[in-house]
Amino acid sequence: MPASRGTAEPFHQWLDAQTRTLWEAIFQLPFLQELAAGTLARDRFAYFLAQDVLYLEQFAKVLARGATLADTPETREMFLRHAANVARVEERLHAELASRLGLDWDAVRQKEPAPVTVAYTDHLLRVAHTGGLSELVAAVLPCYWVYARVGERLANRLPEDEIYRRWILTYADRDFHRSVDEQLRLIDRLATAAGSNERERMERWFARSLRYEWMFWDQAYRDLAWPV
Ligand SMILES: Cc1ncc(CO)c(N)n1
Repeated sequence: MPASRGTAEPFHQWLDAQTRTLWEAIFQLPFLQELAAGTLARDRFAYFLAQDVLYLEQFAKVLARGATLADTPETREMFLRHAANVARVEERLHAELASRLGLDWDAVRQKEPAPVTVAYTDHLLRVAHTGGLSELVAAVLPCYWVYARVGERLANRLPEDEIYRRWILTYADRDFHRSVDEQLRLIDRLATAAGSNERERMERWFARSLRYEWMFWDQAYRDLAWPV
């Protein structure tokens, strides 16, 4: 995939166009199809929820690193706010859903991270600690964008199931979508100033995170465990 693009097109639109097949694969995931229909087995959702708690701990640290690398006061404030929202919105959602599922919260938090959880969070942490701000933003963008698009789609026809409904509505929420728009504007601004090598790395980390988003739901659906 060449990292060239039309002059007028915002970078995020170009990224989107380069990764259509990955997006389509995500929307077709059995995990999401069954979640939307309300038929997803509880143990598959519980697996996802427990792994997502571990994921969010690392994700918040990556956003805090974004604040450290920020090039303007507005960008620093945005990352600090987003990192705080992970605790305020998502970790609270997970605690509530875990309790509704009858899961022991302390046991959930002490679970060992599964293979894809490790791979995905290690990827994010590596980019956050070896790359510049533009690379960090490219790596975290799928975390925002995938959940926003999934939330939007699934909110069109909500399942009866209260737990799945609550999860979907969190990601269909206006506040969450405003955060996504902030990241989209930021990546467009940073890409404008980036050279072609930097833009190539941005595209690579973006596509890699998208693949990991697919794999994260897939590992829950397949109940993936460490083989040895
Ligand atoms: C794996 C994953 N990606 C993105 C989000 C949204 O922040 C989430 N909760 N979990």
